[in-house]
Amino acid sequence: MASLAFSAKIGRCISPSNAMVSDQYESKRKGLSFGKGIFARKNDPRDSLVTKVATQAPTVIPSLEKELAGDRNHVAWTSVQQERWEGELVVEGEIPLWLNGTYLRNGPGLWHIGSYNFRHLFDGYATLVRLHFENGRLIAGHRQIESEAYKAAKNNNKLCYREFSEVPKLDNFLAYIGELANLFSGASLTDNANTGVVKLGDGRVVCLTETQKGSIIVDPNTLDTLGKFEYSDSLGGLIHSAHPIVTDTEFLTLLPDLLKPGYLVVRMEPGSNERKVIGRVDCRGGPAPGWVHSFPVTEHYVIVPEMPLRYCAQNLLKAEPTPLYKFEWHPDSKGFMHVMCKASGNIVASVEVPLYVTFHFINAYEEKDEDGRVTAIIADCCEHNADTTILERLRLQNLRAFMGEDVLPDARVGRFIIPLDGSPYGKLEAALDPEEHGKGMDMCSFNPAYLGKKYRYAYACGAQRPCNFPNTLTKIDLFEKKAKNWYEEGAVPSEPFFVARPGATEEDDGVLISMISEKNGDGYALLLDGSTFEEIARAKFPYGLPYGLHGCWVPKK
Ligand SMILES: CC(=O)/C=C/C=C(C)/C=C/C1=C(C)CCCC1(C)C
Ligand SMILES: CC(/C=C/C=O)=C\C=C\C=O
Ligand SMILES: [Fe+2]
Repeated sequence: MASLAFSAKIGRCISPSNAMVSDQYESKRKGLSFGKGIFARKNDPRDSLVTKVATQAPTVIPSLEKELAGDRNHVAWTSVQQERWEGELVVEGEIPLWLNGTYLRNGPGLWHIGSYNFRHLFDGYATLVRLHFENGRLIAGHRQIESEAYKAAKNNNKLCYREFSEVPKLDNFLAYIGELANLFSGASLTDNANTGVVKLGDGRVVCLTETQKGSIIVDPNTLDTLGKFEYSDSLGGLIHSAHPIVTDTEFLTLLPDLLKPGYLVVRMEPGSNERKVIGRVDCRGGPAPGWVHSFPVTEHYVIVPEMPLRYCAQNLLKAEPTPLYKFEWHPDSKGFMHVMCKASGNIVASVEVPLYVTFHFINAYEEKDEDGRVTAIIADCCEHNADTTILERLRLQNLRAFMGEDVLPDARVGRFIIPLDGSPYGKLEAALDPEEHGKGMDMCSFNPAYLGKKYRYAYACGAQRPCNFPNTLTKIDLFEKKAKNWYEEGAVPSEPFFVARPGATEEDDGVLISMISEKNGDGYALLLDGSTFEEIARAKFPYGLPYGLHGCWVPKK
């Protein structure tokens, strides 16, 4: 990490390499909304304002539009301006009356401590946004998750835990030795649950990140942080997949083993905090397991990806971020896909596949012959053409510096075909021509009733170029190999989340929910029809929304 200089006057830490960006940001923030950045300084009389909840008309928070109009810092990459807000939104169009429940979206919405700006999109403190739909009305709100990492940063006005790319500054060599011990015990790792949010089969709602300690239970109605989700087993390890597969009957996840490279495949039942091991996959290549941000399942199998972008123990120890952060690209180690039987834990296939880079698997299913025998596994993902550049593109300075150049690396729907006949190789190909979705592809969803089953439609963010980040919503028809795209100039849409209409029989009968950060600094919630992919409603927030990652649906009881 860049060496930090502490300003004696206001007790903030600033990084010389970020100083210019910080200054720009501070001046942007002045006069906006409540006129301060969160953590700006202690004993500021305006501090009391940040925890006020507005339940009246949504105009209570001034919008950022004037200040940011024409500015190159898009509100999507600007920290949320207050800890919490709640209010009813005015709806344009019509919310279907069957849509009753709450959509929650989590993401890293606060990227600074005082005047110190974080580097990477994934570093930000978690902001949970809520859209509560009831009888055609929409109550919205957001709240910061009270992780230990966030509270410590607020109390000490400095970074206290290791985030995705940020590492706390240490005062001396002794502190460095202590820090090494803290790293091995996990004490210095963040619990900033900023990646996603899931509803367990027992109704508990848990925010997650890649560290196991960053599993935090929240109240879906008040967005209160209720406490840590403590895993009661003794499986240990410090990290897990950020995207468990969660259904009403189970919670499946992968625990990478950095010491003896491999993965534990584990399962947890609703009502329990105890994960039980289904089986173990040993890595076939490289010095460490591949990064498993997500993984897919079919009806009977868990698919364990072994990506050539691997965790790197040395990089974990470094104070300065390396080009690939806590990871390393090992093309020589090759890429693999392993298939484990969910019932027995046996590995039924382990194949070498072409090199690949993905954060997000979409879905997977079992391909059968005429006699109903499973011949292959099909697993789809948002694939970045085996190019790790996307991680660098997600640095905040790159996201904020968009000047109209077309710098978003190409991506596609990568389709793995994994034979189950003992062949040593699997295939990876584009499921459709990537031009259909502007060669941008990430942040995906599908109808959850089709989890693990042959499915036709995937929804994701695509690209209308030139752009530096996915800027469209796209509906992919995997049978016809066509896409329908939604685009609005300057908009940064978050992951389109599919909610099925109760009683639906068609796979695409439902709506997509997304939240849009606009070029003029505003933001709105958007509903698209799942079938036509046309807008059916939008509702403007009284303030611009920062970008967010993944969401979940909590149906009305
Ligand atoms: C927001 C997102 O998609 C990913 C967040 C990833 C995080 C916070 C990763 C954190 C990690 C550490 C703090 C140390 C151990 C490695 C690793 C899991 C990458
Ligand atoms: C936002 C993102 C990639 C966008 C690129 O096209 C990845 C997010 C990963 C974590 O959830
Ligand atoms: Fe993710």
